[in-house]
Amino acid sequence: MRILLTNDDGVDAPGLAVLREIAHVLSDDVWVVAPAANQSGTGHRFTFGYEIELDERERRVFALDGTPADCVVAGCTHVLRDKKPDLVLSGVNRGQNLGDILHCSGTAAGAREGALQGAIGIALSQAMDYSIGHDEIKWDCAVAHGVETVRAILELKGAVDTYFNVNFPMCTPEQVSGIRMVQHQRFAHSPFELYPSDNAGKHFVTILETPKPLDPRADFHILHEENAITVTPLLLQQTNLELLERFDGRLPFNGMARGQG
Ligand SMILES: Nc1nc2c(ncn2[C@@H]2O[C@H](COP(=O)(O)O)[C@@H](O)[C@H]2O)c(=O)[nH]1
Repeated sequence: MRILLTNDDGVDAPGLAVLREIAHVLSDDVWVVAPAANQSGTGHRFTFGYEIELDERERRVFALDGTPADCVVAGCTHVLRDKKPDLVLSGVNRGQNLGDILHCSGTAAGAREGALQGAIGIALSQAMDYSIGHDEIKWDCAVAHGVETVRAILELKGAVDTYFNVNFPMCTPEQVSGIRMVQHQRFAHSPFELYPSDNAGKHFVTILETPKPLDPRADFHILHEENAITVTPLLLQQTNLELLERFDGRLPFNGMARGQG
């Protein structure tokens, strides 16, 4: 099985080293194309209109001065053009990626682009307490359970048009209660907000802390309250097919151009 690895914390990030350990248990055909610098929060952005440089750091390890989505495109259509990857793993992210926050996640975008390129795409994030900062993160659960979790997803049959978002809990590996397939937490309002900096007229975009109550069936609750590894199957097809079917794809139309009749 050919595996392409990427992330959004950057090619030198500790989480990518964890991911390489996981991938090398699964296969000996492992390649890395990862951003040269931190791209956290870039979502599925591509670097259109600017030259990007691909730098071969070591055998089968490349750094790209672009986004995670750029990296997966570079991996699938350039570095591995002779034989595209069967599996794209993105992460292991420094911090959880849950709920509607997923829309800004570069880690999720790496997996999503992998699925769009025809591979199985899996994003993996290691939960941490964001209030105490990135230096306190422990990778134990991702290290201990990463291989088993990816293998469990690879065993799923019929997961078409789908990519996966995996989060490892902050507990010890021994405390992990299981691998749970869950829905992502929808918020009543966007978790993103602008807040003023100390400099007049300047602001920051920030992520609001998680509104309560949490849906007991969703990723936030099951990861943090039940110490489970969460796996969320996400569709590439973003159309509300139920609504489309309900209205038979037709909207009222009287045929009169504006100003006529
Ligand atoms: N303060 C919080 N920050 C969060 C939370 N969930 C995610 N994040 C941040 O967003 C990025 C987006 O993901 P990435 O895959 O692009 O890195 C993530 O790394 C965190 O920095 C949260 O619940 N609270």
